[in-house]
Amino acid sequence: MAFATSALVRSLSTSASRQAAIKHVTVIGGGLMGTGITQVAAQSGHNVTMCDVSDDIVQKGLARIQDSLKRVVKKKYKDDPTAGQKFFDSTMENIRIDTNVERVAASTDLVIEAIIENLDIKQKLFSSLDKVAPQHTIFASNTSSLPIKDIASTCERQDRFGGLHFFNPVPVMKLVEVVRFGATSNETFQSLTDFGQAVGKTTVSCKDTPGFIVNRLLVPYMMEAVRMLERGEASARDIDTAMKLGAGYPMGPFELCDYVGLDTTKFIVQGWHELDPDQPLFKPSELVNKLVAEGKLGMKSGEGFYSYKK
Ligand SMILES: C[C@H](O)CC(=O)SCCNC(=O)CCNC(=O)[C@H](O)C(C)(C)COP(=O)(O)OP(=O)(O)OC[C@H]1O[C@@H](n2cnc3c(N)ncnc32)[C@H](O)[C@@H]1OP(=O)(O)O
Ligand SMILES: NC(=O)c1ccc[n+]([C@@H]2O[C@H](COP(=O)([O-])OP(=O)(O)OC[C@H]3O[C@@H](n4cnc5c(N)ncnc54)[C@H](O)[C@@H]3O)[C@@H](O)[C@H]2O)c1
Repeated sequence: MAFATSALVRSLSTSASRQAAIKHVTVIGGGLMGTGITQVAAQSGHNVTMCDVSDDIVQKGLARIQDSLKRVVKKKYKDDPTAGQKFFDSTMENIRIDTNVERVAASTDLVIEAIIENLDIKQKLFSSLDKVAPQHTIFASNTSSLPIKDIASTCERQDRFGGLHFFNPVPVMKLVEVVRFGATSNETFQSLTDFGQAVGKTTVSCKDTPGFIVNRLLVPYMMEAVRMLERGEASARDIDTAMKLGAGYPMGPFELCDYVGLDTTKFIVQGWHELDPDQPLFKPSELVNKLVAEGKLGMKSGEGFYSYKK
């Protein structure tokens, strides 16, 4: 028993010292995912700087965080509005916004990238950050589908690179996939796992395979629903109703495509198709490509398979 207790204390203090190392987090991308990751990191006491390409975007991102945080406060502090206001204020005090990623990364412990799902752009970003970030800084990508190994390939710090895959909406979804590739060190993997747990999520680990666990199963399902629609077998509304009421999913596949973003869905499928052109599950959809070309990206643009215009 004494051994078990001292082992527990040792393991807690090791874990605490690893977590203590990650005090300042830089989140790059102030869109759907970047705002959610910023929020949960700030809620759990980290100092976070959220970066994007323009003032307008980071300001809009900040407003989205405030709206989402109000929902969390309403639920968590329904009987104690004073404590709720304190939680709201202290969380917002932990957040900074910026448009100069190099400046921010020069003094950060962890960079989490949540920008557009494009390998070239992600590689360029990390390559420039690698030159300015301190030695100890860990880099992580929130990519949905791209190999972490490829994103890391332009960086020297291969051992301090991994995947941290959050789910949308980040404040609500309880999972983070922690992804390691061949070069990711055990310390980095452990720090990323500790960080995922420190922000209140359950972590699962996964090798660097296309789509990790969730998307490798979920995206082919969503695309199969789109192919059913394209074949004229059922309407989007009926397929959604069927999967919600018949399979117990909180959203039907078309609602989920709109929620994730049709651009992101398209990039995921396109990337996998290029890796494995003979795999029918990864076949791109003309309908999704058409909607994206028309600027119908789902909820975030006001229209996708459904219209969200008020
Ligand atoms: C592609 C990527 O790589 C990977 C992915 O992310 S795949 C996508 C994964 N996500 C999913 O599958 C989401 C599926 N959908 C759902 O779970 C639910 O529809 C949903 C949680 C989004 C919304 O739930 P729903 O009951 O329809 O709506 P709503 O009542 O507004 O929200 C439920 C609760 O979540 C809270 N909530 C919803 N969105 C929120 C947000 N952005 N911030 C804070 N709280 C939020 C609400 O306040 C509400 O709290 P309550 O239960 O105390 O009232
Ligand atoms: N949407 C989802 O459900 C979901 C879930 C998990 C993971 N992801 C992944 O997270 C990432 C972001 O997805 P999202 O849905 O938040 O996209 P989004 O389109 O909502 O936001 C992306 C943001 O990145 C910004 N950006 C683009 N290039 C940049 C750069 N060089 N520097 C700084 N900011 C830049 C854009 O201005 C935009 O605000 C993608 O890799 C996506 O695959 C998405």
